[in-house]
Amino acid sequence: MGTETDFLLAIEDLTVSFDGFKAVDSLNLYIDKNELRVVIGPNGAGKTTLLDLICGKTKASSGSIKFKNTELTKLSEHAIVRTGVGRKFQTPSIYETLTVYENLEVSYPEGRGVFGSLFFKADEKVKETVLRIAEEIQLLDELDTEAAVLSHGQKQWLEIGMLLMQDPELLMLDEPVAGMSAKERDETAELLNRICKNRSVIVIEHDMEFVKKIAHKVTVLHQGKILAEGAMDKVQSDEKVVEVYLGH
Ligand SMILES: Nc1ncnc2c1ncn2[C@@H]1O[C@H](COP(=O)(O)OP(=O)(O)OP(=O)(O)O)[C@@H](O)[C@H]1O
Repeated sequence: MGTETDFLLAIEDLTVSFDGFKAVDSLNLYIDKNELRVVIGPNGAGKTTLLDLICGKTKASSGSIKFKNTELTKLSEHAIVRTGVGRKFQTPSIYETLTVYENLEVSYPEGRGVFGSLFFKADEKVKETVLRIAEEIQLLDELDTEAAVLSHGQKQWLEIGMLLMQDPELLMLDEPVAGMSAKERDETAELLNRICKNRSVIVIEHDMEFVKKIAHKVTVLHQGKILAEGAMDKVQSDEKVVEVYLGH
């Protein structure tokens, strides 16, 4: 039994040990609805492990992760996806030989059966969704393009689009602008600012110029614990943060 929370995501006392080493250590983290949170911190701080814990890829040693008041630590990865959590990994997992349209289409969640015999309606709904998402990720002009020939940035956007097809209420992105050009970074910032209008987003990122453009709040992790948290300018001028991370 726990108390009900208004936070979309409420993480309390979360710990994971690998052979006695605590990669995440008694962590408390609260994410609002429609919040875009950026998690920063030095290498090995536990950032990726935190996302692994939320999406169920890694099991917690102790503590609680409540998403819409549902306890996630007891659920399988698939069950967690079905509650509305989407995760993008650093390496894209798009289908290179399929077109942009097809990549989005195959990402439409299962359960088209709910339309019963109205297959035509179901197909229309899928098409409508594909077009809406393609526009959001700025690939409307590339619908028939084979994914293999897209630019690096476009591939990353396509993968974000594939996640958006499932309409997750929480989207988690691990270093989304790594390897992108300056222009692609700007466009990705705009994309994320649009996306978080109707969902929450957690981004792990090292590029501080990019972080400034997107973060509502920043959480600084260090040795599995929160070193600082708050608005970007406050965190940036925090002496502890400068010492362990930004000063390097
Ligand atoms: N499955 C695992 N088994 C053992 N140790 C692990 C495992 N996963 C992560 N770790 C360790 O936990 C620590 C935190 O790793 P994590 O990848 O979460 O850091 P990070 O903040 O994402 O770093 P980076 O910025 O380099 O990606 C590291 O010391 C790592 O070696």
